[in-house]
Amino acid sequence: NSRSSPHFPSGVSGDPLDASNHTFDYIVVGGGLTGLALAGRLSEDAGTTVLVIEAGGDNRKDPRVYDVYNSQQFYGSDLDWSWPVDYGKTGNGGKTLGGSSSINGATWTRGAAAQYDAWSDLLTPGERSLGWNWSNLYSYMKKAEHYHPPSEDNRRLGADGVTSWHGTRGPVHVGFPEKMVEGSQHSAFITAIKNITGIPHCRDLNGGYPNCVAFVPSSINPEDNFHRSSSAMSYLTPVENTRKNWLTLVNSTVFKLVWKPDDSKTVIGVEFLHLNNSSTVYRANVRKEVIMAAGSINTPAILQRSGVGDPALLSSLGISTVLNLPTVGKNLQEQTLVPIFFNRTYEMLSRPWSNLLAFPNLAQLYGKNATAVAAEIRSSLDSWADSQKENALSKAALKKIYESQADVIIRDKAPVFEIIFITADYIALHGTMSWVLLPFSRGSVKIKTTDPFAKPNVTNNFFSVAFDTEMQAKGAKLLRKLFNTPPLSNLTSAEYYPGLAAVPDPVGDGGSVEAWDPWLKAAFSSNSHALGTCSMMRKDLGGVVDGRLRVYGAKNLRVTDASVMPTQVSSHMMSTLYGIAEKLADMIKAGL
Ligand SMILES: Cc1cc2nc3c(=O)[nH]c(=O)nc-3n(C[C@H](O)[C@H](O)[C@H](O)COP(=O)(O)OP(=O)(O)OC[C@H]3O[C@@H](n4cnc5c(N)ncnc54)[C@H](O)[C@@H]3O)c2cc1C
Repeated sequence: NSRSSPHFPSGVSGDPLDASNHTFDYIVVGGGLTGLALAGRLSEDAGTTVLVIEAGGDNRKDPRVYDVYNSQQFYGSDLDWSWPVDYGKTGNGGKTLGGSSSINGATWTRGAAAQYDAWSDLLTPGERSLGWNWSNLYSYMKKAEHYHPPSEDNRRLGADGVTSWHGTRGPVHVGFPEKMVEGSQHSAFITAIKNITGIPHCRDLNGGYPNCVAFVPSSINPEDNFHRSSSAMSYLTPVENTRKNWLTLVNSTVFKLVWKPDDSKTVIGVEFLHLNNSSTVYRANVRKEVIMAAGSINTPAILQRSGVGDPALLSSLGISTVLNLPTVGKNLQEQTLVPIFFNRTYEMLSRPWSNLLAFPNLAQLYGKNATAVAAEIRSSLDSWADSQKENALSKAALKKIYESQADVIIRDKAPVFEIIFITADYIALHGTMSWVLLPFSRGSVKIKTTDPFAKPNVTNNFFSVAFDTEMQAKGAKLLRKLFNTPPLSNLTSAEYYPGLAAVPDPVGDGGSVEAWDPWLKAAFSSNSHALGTCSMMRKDLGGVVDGRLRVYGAKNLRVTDASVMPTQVSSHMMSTLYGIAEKLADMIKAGL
């Protein structure tokens, strides 16, 4: 019994023997955003032993990790999972302690209240009291958060915030950069977008109503040189030397779960390998539960290797089915990130950084055509569900999910498009990164072999519902208009990317959807917001986990990472995911 051992290993270790053949109360698979948040909370009880197994290394002292401004260096590096995906693109994810929270863009936002409430509608009536709604999840998002209001200088340069909309005593530091951008371009962006869409400028969009244009904070720590506040720095670093019941094993790839050799569907351990190439298989044993936190791409892959998934896929690879759950890896939802840039007419200081975002809803994006577009959405759900059913449980199940998504868009007026204003100091451009927030296209993750180091097939089916392409083109047209509208136009010269040669605009309406289509499909990147591959939904809708995040049919197996989110919310992911991990920790502690 590891608890009675005076030499129970704790802290961060790279030695597989520290976990091999030991028994832990909980094993968390993946030491990323949700994995470390969950383990941090579970290990608060000194009588509970927790093992986290992380494939990547401990890179907390690497400037590519702690300096958010340098996070671009992560792409394609040893810290990046770099999954090949459809359209010849790459899916990115952090392969390091803290997972993607250690390498991401650090933008801190939350979705619209109605979107979280809609998750409850996808559960059984009996599970609706579990609190998968805005008010309950918001309390957990706040529990994770240590907000630092903007400084005087931040305020001078446009930042604002409503402190009561944030948590102030949690582990994840959230604040504004030390130096923000000087000049009038940000206020020009706000004025121009307000004038052409009617979107309001709000003080803070983290209170459940993100349908506005606002400066947003980042997961950085003003008390630590404005360095990144990842899940590793926030949940692990402060306690790693004192919490003797928590071991985090790095450089160790989980291969598969070990099932009890009876029919009880009980997980008794986890098999893992050291580094990226070894063939020695180690095993750690679990007393209570295993919680999957390997992210939206690798969690379904590990489950499939463990016999949890679609029997047709599993048997084709010689894997016996332990749990027949055909939607493991399905319902994958990912967004399409599109850069549009213009030459700018002003100078910029080096290294300032401001995060100014706009989240228009359908009416603000489409203007007078919005009513017709809403009707088009409603009347198309049946055919879209038919076209995407291979990546869901069935057409009927997907149609129900789409109806909920359409309600959120049309009835609740949730933002449908995100625009980030970018001014770069290294090149004389300004412009935007933008994406469709709530795509209808659905994809899948499927293992190709039983090799633990082989990357799965990730097919997002980007743009496979033509409406997703149309909306991305509509957004691009709006951006052309925006940069040609005063006062932003006074700071802008010619369009740089794509440019009128690549996407012509003969009648001055921003260009046709047909003209944008091929360029968008060549220029976009995968937006690193993948989710849904082990969705928390009723089984008849294609859910993989229930409202307690338990894998259907398994005795002691849960999932806490982004794969449980059944639909996108109009936001970046982090705050929501910390909330999910915090909530699950409380459920487990309460014996739920
Ligand atoms: C480039 C990029 C930019 C982003 N920008 C933002 C942003 O600005 N704001 C925002 O809110 N969100 C952003 N996100 C999204 C956000 O970071 C992720 O959604 C979030 O981190 C997902 O949390 P997770 O726990 O599901 O997975 P992760 O945080 O990715 O953690 C999964 C962990 O599991 C490990 N793992 C995987 N397979 C195995 C295995 N077989 N064995 C052991 N360990 C394994 C991984 O190495 C990783 O550490 C970004 C993501 C990326 C990739």
